[in-house]
Amino acid sequence: MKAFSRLKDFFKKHKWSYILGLFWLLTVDMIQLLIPRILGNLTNDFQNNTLTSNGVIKYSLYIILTGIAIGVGRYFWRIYIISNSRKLEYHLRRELFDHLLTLSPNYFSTHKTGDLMSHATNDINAIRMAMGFGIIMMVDSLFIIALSLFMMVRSTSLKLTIMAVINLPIIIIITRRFGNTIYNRSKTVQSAFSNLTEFTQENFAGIRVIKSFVQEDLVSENFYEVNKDNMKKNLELVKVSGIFRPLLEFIFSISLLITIFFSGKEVIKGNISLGDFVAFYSYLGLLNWPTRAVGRVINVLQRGLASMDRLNIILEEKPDIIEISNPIQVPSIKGKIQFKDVSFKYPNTNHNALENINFIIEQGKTLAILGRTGSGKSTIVNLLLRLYDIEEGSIFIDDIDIKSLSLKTLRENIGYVPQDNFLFSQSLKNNIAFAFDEEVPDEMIYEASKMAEVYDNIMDFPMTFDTVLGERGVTISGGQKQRTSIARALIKNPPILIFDDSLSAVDTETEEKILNNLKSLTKNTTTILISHRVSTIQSADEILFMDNGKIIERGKHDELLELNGLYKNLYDKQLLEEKIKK
Ligand SMILES: Nc1ncnc2c1ncn2[C@@H]1O[C@H](COP(=O)(O)OP(=O)(O)OP(=O)(O)O)[C@@H](O)[C@H]1O
Repeated sequence: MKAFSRLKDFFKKHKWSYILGLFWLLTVDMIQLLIPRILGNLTNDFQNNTLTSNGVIKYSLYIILTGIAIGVGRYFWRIYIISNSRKLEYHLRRELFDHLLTLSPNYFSTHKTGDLMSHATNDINAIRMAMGFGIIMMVDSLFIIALSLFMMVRSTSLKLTIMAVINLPIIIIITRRFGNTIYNRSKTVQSAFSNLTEFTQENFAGIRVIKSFVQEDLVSENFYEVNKDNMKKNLELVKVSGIFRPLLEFIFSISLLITIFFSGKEVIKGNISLGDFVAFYSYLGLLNWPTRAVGRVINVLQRGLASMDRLNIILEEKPDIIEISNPIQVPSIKGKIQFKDVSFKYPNTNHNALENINFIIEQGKTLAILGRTGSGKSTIVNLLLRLYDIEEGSIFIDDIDIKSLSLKTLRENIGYVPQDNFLFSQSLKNNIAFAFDEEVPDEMIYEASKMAEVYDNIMDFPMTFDTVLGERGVTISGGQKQRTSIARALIKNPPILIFDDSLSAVDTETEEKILNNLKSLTKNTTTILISHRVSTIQSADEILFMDNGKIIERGKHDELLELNGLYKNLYDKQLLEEKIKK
């Protein structure tokens, strides 16, 4: 139960709702326990011929009143306890989401999104069930069992009571066993169904590839397998759940049989009244649900506990990137960048992604980085943004070590156009203004998209800047996506701009226009341009040519051509390609 200590503050805050909920729950239980007694007394009055018409009205009123009281009470305990469990679910999801936002990208590269989603849904649901229905079932069943047994003994005798309930523990054991099997099989049904939906979704999303490779038959065959597996898992579940209820009913009916047989004999002998027999029989009926609930409650609490343990592991995960306690406050960043003797290895790898990197970019200058794929270009940017921390060397902005700046100051002052150009399933307007918490004037959005040469494309869409992207929204081309994410970086007007291979999906003419726009915008902006194309970067103030994590050539375009090395080689190749294309 230590696992739940994280929820201490939540329980403290909501203790009154829990107390009131439990109060109503126990009130309903006590009222329920009155019904068998009312029926018993009614039977006795019948048997003794003492029932008058007023008596009939009196008993009818009792039944109606208890019915109303039970209804009202149930409403209140649901409102208090079930609402609390929903609030708990909300609280935990929020805590988990906010916590995940603090973790570094490395955490997400080593943990599957599907697993995190399952913690956010299945585990939190299991905790909600344990802290809602789990608590209710536990209190309710124990209370009803204790009071019903007490009333049964009072109505007849201890001996008859023991005989009537002797087989009920079997129900608890069976509910536990079957409950677990049913739960496990339901999980496999869920996972088979999610395989089925995933398979269907992926194949219809990739329908063009399937058709162009003429693979319809293979896909149909694979679908047959996945569909069959789903049916098999459902049948396995039906086999157990089909036996479960009838078996419980059968065991319970043995108790009823014992009661009728032995208590009936006592009635015939005149040792107990007919009314007491009816009350006894009705109390036994009341035990039907709580005995099943005891088995279920143990399962629900166990699952809740296991889920809380799993959630605690994530919530206790510490972010890799930690801010120092008193970061240096800077009024504004100018944009000088320096890498000094930087070497870096990604976590869980054993080779250096960067080795002894040194460069300085003065404010307003442009540094270009070129090199083969996997040579370490994006790693330089990852380190500048502090998505990973270095252990060897230092990185400075305006001569301040970036580890001494707050993460907010550092990242807010960098306009970053990532390689994957990820856009959210929202309107283009919201995507471009993503960096701002408050509403941004439309003019700013238009200006940034003009700079990124995407304005005309967006104006051609029927909903222009209100066009929603994503699965059910419009899909835009790779080049339009790239330019939208350039607009998203430019609108911030940051002192440092980074383009990580961000012009690869646009033609050379548009590329030239964007670069010219940037020149006019970015007089004081320090720019890092990563590219595979020499045409993109040839006017940079310094070009780094990288290979295998090292800078192997550096200088201006002309200087590098004179070196007659790898840069010149690449330049000649690309020039030839251009000529052939033309
Ligand atoms: N998150 C990561 N974990 C482990 N290794 C990584 C990670 N990201 C990159 N690497 C490795 O680090 C090296 C440098 O990668 P990087 O992404 O910086 O190359 P790049 O020059 O930007 O390549 P590209 O031109 O294809 O974008 C590569 O060997 C790559 O496999």
